[in-house]
Amino acid sequence: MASGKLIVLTGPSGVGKGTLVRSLLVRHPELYLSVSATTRSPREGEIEGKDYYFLNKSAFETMIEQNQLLEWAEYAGNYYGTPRTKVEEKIDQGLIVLLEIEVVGANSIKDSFPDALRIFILPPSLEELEHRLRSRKTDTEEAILRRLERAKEELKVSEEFDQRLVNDDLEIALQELEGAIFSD
Ligand SMILES: Nc1ncnc2c1ncn2[C@@H]1O[C@H](COP(=O)(O)OP(=O)(O)OP(=O)(O)O)[C@@H](O)[C@H]1O
Ligand SMILES: Nc1nc2c(ncn2[C@@H]2O[C@H](COP(=O)(O)O)[C@@H](O)[C@H]2O)c(=O)[nH]1
Repeated sequence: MASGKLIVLTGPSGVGKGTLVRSLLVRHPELYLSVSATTRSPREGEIEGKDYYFLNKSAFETMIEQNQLLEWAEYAGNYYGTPRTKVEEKIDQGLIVLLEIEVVGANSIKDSFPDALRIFILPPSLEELEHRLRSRKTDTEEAILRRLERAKEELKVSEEFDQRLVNDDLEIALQELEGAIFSD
């Protein structure tokens, strides 16, 4: 049977991963985006099973214990993780599967999926990252500062990833991403 591939998009919160992925899916509806599980509370407008599977801490810990997650990490006081079954199923069906996840989990994917292509998205600057986090208006001041602190640590390890691209001009970043995903 044909075997697909796993593409991992990572980078600091607010860099534009979700924005890039949404545009990619419009242009390439054949791509499959994995839906993560999280213990974070839903934001306004977020839909269960579409944006995330929203779980309580105990349900998430059961998934960890039962090895149901391909990777997971703690981020800003909550758990986030990739349910394993669907990803493996779609790759076996020959599809290109996208994960949009934070940096620790993205790094750990190389152990379970050594062939995954791990792409780190960089902001043009820390100032622009802060501006994007603020203009999104989804997080409290405390959450924004927490995410910015974490971003400084995350940016230090960007060179450990297979590819890096700067999301400055969205269209240029999208074209670079398409090049990385559809090469070979
Ligand atoms: N190239 C760009 N130029 C200017 N603004 C951008 C660009 N890409 C994304 N943005 C804006 O930056 C904000 C953050 O983007 P987005 O929510 O996609 O980030 P993210 O990396 O997915 O964050 P998180 O990891 O928290 O989900 C949004 O308001 C989005 O519209
Ligand atoms: N390691 C994982 N990180 C994930 C996963 N799903 C999302 N994320 C990342 O968490 C942060 C915060 O997300 P937010 O929705 O609260 O803004 C962000 O960087 C996401 O990319 C996952 O399954 N595993």
